[in-house]
Amino acid sequence: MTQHLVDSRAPRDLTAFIAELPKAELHVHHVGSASPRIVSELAARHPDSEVPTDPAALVDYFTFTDFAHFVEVYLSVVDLIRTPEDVRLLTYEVARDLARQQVRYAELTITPFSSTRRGIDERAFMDAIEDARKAAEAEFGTVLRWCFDIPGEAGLEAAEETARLATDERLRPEGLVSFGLGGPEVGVPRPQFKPYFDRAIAAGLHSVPHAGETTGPETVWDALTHLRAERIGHGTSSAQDPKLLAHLAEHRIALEVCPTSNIATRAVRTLDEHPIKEFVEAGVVVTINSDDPPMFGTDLDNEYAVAARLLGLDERGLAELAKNAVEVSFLDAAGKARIKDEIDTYTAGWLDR
Ligand SMILES: Nc1ncnc2c1ncn2[C@@H]1O[C@H](CCC(=O)c2cccc(C(=O)O)c2)[C@@H](O)[C@H]1O
Ligand SMILES: [Zn+2]
Repeated sequence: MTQHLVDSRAPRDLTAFIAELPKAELHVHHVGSASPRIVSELAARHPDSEVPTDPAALVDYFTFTDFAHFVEVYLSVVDLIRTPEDVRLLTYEVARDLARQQVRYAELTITPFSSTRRGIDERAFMDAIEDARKAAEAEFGTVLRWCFDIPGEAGLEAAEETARLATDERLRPEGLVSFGLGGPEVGVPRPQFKPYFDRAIAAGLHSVPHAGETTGPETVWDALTHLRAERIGHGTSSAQDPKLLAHLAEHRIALEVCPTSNIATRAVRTLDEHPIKEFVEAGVVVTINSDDPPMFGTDLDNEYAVAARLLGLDERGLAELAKNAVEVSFLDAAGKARIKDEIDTYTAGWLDR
């Protein structure tokens, strides 16, 4: 896994620029953000778990043969989160890791079904994430928002539960802005989730399903048509369909691109074959994200370095990418303006040195 990080490193001066660049992260999973430090702490609380605690062993454990293997390992980490205090710790510590990378705003994808079906009380779950969100904003200055996603493979029972948790006025957390769909795509057609997305959208949530990560462009069309997607998680296979690319560009439907993830799950063979450049050339709004960073041996800074290399970007180009993410985020207009100004001021100062 660390190989991705070493091979993709941008020139040294760009790496330093990226490290301090204010950023927004739009596609990062809650459990998938558990760093070796957080995993060790959780595993110490629950010593019967099969997840290794030694960071070196974790690198091997987080080496995937394919997407199905990734989900299997992912669920073993989900099994480490058993109490509301585990949920709070994970959320708060993930925010600390984001803040270290100058992430000012993040939409964290949370799968509440995975926790409630494992017996965590739903009210206590919501309180735990909200408590961590408020503490993180006050202490680290990072604003968190939530995307609740349906784990597609878990079936319509999971869809129903996720829609209920996202739309019940008594439960719905203040930080919730969007509704998603994750997990495997093969054998999990998107149209069946339409009624659940309809309910979420009617309740004021934005639609951001994963699509075209592990199946073809028809899945992206399904996400647009049936789930009324406003952004697409990955959308990698869109590159195979010029009409789809034109549609995404025309309607400013952004792709949440996570390059290293696509290699780690074997969705794309090598970074050099990643279609990110085709997206940009077709005029599609591209955002750079990290997905499940410790599991993929990456972080958001490294994903920006990868993008700089694949797209041939300089500091200004990287600043534009960072502003894309802010622009298509679900933050309010004043919040967007503040972060974009900060990006501009930082970039101008850097180039004037
Ligand atoms: N790159 C990714 N692409 C897609 N998804 C990704 C990605 N990274 C992380 N995920 C997450 O994986 C979960 C998968 C969980 C799942 O399928 C499942 C199936 C059956 C039972 C249960 C359970 O909890 O009992 C869960 C999704 O909810 C999603 O949030
Ligand atoms: Zn994802």
